[in-house]
Amino acid sequence: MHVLGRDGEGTDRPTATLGRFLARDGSTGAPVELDIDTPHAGLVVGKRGSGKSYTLGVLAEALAETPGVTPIVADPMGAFEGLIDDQSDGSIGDRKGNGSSSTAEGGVRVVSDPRVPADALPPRIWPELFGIEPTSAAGSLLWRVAERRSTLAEMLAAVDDGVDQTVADGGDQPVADGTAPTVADARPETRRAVRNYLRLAQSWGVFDPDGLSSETLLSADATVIDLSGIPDAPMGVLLRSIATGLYETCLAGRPDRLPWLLADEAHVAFDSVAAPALKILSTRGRTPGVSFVAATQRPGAIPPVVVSQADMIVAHQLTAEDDLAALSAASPTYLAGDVREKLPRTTGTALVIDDATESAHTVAIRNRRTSHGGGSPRVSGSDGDS
Ligand SMILES: Nc1ncnc2c1ncn2[C@@H]1O[C@H](COP(=O)(O)OP(=O)(O)OP(=O)(O)O)[C@@H](O)[C@H]1O
Repeated sequence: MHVLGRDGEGTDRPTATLGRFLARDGSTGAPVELDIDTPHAGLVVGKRGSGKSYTLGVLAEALAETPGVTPIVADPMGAFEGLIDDQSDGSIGDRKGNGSSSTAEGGVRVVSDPRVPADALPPRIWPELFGIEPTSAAGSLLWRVAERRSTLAEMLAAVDDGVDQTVADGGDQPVADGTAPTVADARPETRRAVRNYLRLAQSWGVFDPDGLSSETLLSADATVIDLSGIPDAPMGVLLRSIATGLYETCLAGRPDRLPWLLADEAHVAFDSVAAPALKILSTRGRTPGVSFVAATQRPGAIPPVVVSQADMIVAHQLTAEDDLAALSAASPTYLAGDVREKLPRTTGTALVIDDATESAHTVAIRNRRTSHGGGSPRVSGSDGDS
């Protein structure tokens, strides 16, 4: 058995079947297995329609079926709901809310309305969330309010009431010259600005004191977090909170299931407040047991350290020069020649670059067992095409 991602044999350790080796003449060979016994940092790249989400789904299916691990799929395109179709007995999905109320052990869960507690976001991140300087009057006030209040409702009330003596106790944020020491002392326009920012945050509908916890996520066989329709800023909030929560939970003690965070369209997340948390998972997540797999059509738009730290790269077809350059720059020396010439040209095939065995193979990705929700809509074949 060929297992990528581990350097020794051992048939009794869990693997995920990725597909079959693909020869130059197009014939398929032996099955290709990926190690899922130990934590990994992976990267799935490819241009639009090359099969990234499908490949991520293949991995998620295998993880969902394996005791001791649990995939948590961040799904910005709503392409992974099909995972719930045929997994387990298919009856355990929690499609209703933030998942926090579900205490069901096991099962595949789709969280269609993800929310997280406001205090999962560190106070210093609040100004960044709205693109304002933490040392500006509004940024400083926002930081202070977030530092002293744990829910969005409490933060809004503090600004609305304008009375918040506790903020005068100080915090660790930089304070601009002339910044008011309390909410009550803040200029009306500063309070108005902060109130508007907080109301915008409220309108996103992603904050809830009883929002998703890592315990809830770790109790399922698999979780799909449906992020479709959620703007980039709140999507970043959700991913940051989830990534940090999983990392900290694993640091505090090994959970029964080790989490695999699978993030589709990851270049969007890396352009949000989630970026530092995802970088930590890429670089340090394996030690406490958190695996992270980022899928992106734009490897050139994600931090180079995330590409270079990946111990497993599944590369589908790529054509944009900066994306090819990013992949080439991170390509290991054992990949003789230029990665560009080795990339497959058909959907559903990939070059798998594996650090553990220091090898690269062309692989025909296996068919999904559950339905795949990706792919572009077509006019032909629709009801209107008659
Ligand atoms: N291994 C495969 N076997 C069969 N069909 C596949 C395979 N990989 C991809 N496809 C099909 O190709 C189409 C595109 O795949 P997918 O949605 O995974 O692309 P993508 O790279 O994620 O695209 P995007 O960047 O637009 O999200 C889909 O219709 C999918 O069903």
